[in-house]
Amino acid sequence: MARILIVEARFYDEYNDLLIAGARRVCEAEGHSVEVLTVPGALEIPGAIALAAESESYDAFVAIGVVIRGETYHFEIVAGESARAIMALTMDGIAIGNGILTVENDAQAMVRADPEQKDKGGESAKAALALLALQDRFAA
Ligand SMILES: Nc1c(NC[C@H](O)[C@H](O)[C@H](O)CO)[nH]c(=O)[nH]c1=O
Ligand SMILES: CC(=O)[C@@H](O)COP(=O)(O)O
Repeated sequence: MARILIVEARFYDEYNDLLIAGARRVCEAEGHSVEVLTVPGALEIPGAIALAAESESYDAFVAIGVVIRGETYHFEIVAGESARAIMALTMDGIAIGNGILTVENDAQAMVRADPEQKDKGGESAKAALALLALQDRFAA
């Protein structure tokens, strides 16, 4: 059994609930434990994962959030920098699946958050578990 930490940026409750449900479904179907940690926004997710990873209390992480484009350049910063920082953590050997939606509008968010549609929460959990399996394979 692996210990999975979902780190969510709770900007949009409805979408996050769906994304987390999808991620939980995947992890619990394989018998893994799941905890959820909430941070203010997507830009805080990488730092929270880094801190949690240092505690050595978790085996893999799923980043969950929704970034919807507004009027300013801030979308590019939040979307791009959260993804870049998460990628940097994975390159340091931390198993992370990135389930942060970066979309243009609510309709796009719903389709991707819904576990019965594109299920990006479940897909990001699968990615985290895949990296964890690689850790086990290469550590052996
Ligand atoms: N606009 C969205 C944000 N913005 C907040 C930032 O992520 C960050 O919390 C703030 O800049 C303070 O450091 N976050 C989201 O997750 N989604 C958004 O749509
Ligand atoms: C993704 C964002 O930062 C967005 O929610 C903020 O909207 P705005 O660019 O109109 O301030």
